Amino acid sequence: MESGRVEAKMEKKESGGVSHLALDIGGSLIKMVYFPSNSSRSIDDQVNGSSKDGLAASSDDHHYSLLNGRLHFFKFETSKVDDCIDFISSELLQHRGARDNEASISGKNIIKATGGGAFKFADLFKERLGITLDKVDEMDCLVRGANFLLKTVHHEAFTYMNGEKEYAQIDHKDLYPYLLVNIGSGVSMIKVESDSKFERVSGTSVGGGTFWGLGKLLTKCKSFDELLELSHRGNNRVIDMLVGDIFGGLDYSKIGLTSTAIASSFGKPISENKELEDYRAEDIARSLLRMISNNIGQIAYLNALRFGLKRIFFGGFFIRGHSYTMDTISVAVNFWSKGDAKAMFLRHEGFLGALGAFLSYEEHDLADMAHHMLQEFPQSSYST
Ligand SMILES: Nc1ncnc2c1ncn2[C@@H]1O[C@H](COP(=O)(O)OP(=O)(O)O)[C@@H](O)[C@H]1O
Ligand SMILES: CC(C)(COP(=O)(O)O)[C@@H](O)C(=O)NCCC(=O)O
Repeated sequence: MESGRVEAKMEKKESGGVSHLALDIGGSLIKMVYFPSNSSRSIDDQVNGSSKDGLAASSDDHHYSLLNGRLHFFKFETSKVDDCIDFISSELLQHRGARDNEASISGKNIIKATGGGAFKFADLFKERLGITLDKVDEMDCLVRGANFLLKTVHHEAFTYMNGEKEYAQIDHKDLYPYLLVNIGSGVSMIKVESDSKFERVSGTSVGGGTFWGLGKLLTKCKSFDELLELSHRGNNRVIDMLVGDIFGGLDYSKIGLTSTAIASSFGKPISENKELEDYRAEDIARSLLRMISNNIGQIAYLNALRFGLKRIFFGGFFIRGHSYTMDTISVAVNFWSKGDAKAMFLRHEGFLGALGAFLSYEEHDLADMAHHMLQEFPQSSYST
């Protein structure tokens, strides 16, 4: 019996295990947030610093973690869902019943899960781990995660312009309304009006999956990080058709376009007798990143304008704290709004949904616990 396999693993080790675990299984990545049950110290001990070395990064590039019993954040590629299941099985499902709150996972074998994969992989989790995925709506989770972070984590949101990061002071009483733009595989835009009132007002299929998918085909990169790294070194002007290319080096000042503005993304090759191989992968990656970031920034602004929203928060793993991505989005919002609207980014960008699912466990102390942990270690998802 499959669940027997889980029991065997649970009994394998004397320590370890997990009390609350939540998953966000998206089109590209599985995000996991959990609280390990192997810390015997109280939350106060942890927060008040009995272990200041607790913030630690794993050398494994697909996870970030806060060690010593604090909130752990991991990610896996969705195409490697078996790795995620193996990880839960071998690392987390241990030590049955030592503490009451372990019932959430090891007793009842139910975990909160959001994202399309909570539906797609429900049978697989049941079959391989004996675990039932308790599905929580993706938009609910994104909003819950974002509201929680913006209200409780000091320096969660920041602006980014010309390489300068500036932390935003968010007045809790003045948080709403705002536009939440989650750039995952695709993009969702959600107008958030209060803790419980929100509406998904728009979206676009040209998102992080488009960047990674097209980038993989055009540059033969083997990983997302490699593609981002390439884009660092590229020059988009080799690929994009600029206003100056069309106007013989001149600005089109009557409509506010400088000669260096992009007139047509990826437009340059149409007038050059070159093959794909004649272009540098770096330049292609740069143009692609710019095209997609700029487009999302523009659509986000138009939606903010539609509803009179001044603040736009961008989340999702597409961003990856990458300076060029954030700069491009900020410039787009600034340009189209004539400086009226602001793009802001979140330190826990990719974990909004997973955190929202984690917070949907109906235990009051869970939000407090997460609050303390993230207050003390807000850098958690940026430690690698
Ligand atoms: N290690 C990675 N592997 C694949 N995609 C990544 C990685 N890091 C960042 N990304 C980007 O993040 C996007 C997924 O973001 P995410 O918020 O996790 O969305 P989803 O819920 O759709 O998986 C990918 O489409 C890609 O653009
Ligand atoms: C369908 C989705 C909500 C799934 O979320 P994801 O896995 O991309 O994070 C998202 O991909 C999306 O909003 N796509 C854009 C679809 C559209 O509005 O055209």
